[in-house]
Amino acid sequence: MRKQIPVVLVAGFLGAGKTTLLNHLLHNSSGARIGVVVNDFGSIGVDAMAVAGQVDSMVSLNNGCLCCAVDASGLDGMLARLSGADLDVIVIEASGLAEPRGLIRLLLASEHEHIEYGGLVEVVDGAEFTAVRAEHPELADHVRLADLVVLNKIDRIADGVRETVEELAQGVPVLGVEHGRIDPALLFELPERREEHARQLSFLDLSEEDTADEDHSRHAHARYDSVEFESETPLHPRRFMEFMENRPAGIYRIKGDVDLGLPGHDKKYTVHTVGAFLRLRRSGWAAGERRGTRLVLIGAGIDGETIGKQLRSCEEPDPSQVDSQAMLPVLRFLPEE
Ligand SMILES: Nc1nc2c(ncn2[C@@H]2O[C@H](COP(=O)(O)OP(=O)(O)OP(=O)(O)O)[C@@H](O)[C@H]2O)c(=O)[nH]1
Repeated sequence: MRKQIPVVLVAGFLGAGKTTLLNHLLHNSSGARIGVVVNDFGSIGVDAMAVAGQVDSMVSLNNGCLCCAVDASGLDGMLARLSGADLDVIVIEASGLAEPRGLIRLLLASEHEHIEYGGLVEVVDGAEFTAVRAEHPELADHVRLADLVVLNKIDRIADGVRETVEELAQGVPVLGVEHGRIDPALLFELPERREEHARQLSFLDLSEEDTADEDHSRHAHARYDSVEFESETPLHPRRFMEFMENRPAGIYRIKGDVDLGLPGHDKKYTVHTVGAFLRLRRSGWAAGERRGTRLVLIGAGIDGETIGKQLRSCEEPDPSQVDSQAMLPVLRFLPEE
């Protein structure tokens, strides 16, 4: 089965740093192929993309505003073009005033079988926050709607802004960064190997600035911690979903496979979260694949011991005793099959 390509929305008001963030993703993609939908090619260096052989994976908008440029079928057309390429992710940069709610609705309504909604990243201008909020009170709604808030320009952030944004975010993770430097792995799966494309010039190859500093990619990202959890004991579906729906603060991303072990539901459940966004997929265990749960949780200031204990308490050694009703919270997050 062909994989589905996650579509990540990057929204934010004028000048917040969306293009800067997108550029950072493109320069630090570790071989991931990123399709982009942008309003203005100029700012991300389309010439470099053409040289890198990625220009086929780009779609421009003629009237410059994503919110009014597309209805569901228009968006599908764009995504259809992009999904024809072998991409790991599609990033849509929503223009300054685009209403993210409408875009999310469009994406969720999209009937394109090869794409799936991958979450909303709201870029907030830490330097101009107070002025932007005064002019656009809807900023608060956008922050709440986001799956991950990137609080950009922390080099110029004013006192109290971080606290205010965290308060507005109401539990949505807020990641403070400079120049949009977030780790791409927070937003999408990085390919483990990509031999056939490895020799194609990447953005990194094309950028003298980056290649001049070999440590660049290691230092480029905001700091984060990663916690791994493994268990051979199945997890109780309801307890596990309670954990997932009340994830400890600071976790930006969870990925991995879960074994629930219930009779009739003994498939592999693949989990993917970006901030508050949660997606589950169900597939069969491959022949010879070791059953069990393997999760990686990524975040800032997270407490591995507590997370480990919380997940451990989801273990259920005798899943045959679990009422099948306990699967309901899981089924809610599965796509129709
Ligand atoms: N000091 C500082 N400046 C930044 C940072 N991130 C971006 N900028 C600058 O802020 C300006 C706006 O950044 P863009 O990435 O173009 O912002 P945008 O959200 O794409 O802007 P629009 O497309 O106009 O909505 C540029 O001049 C960036 O160089 C940062 O972390 N710190």
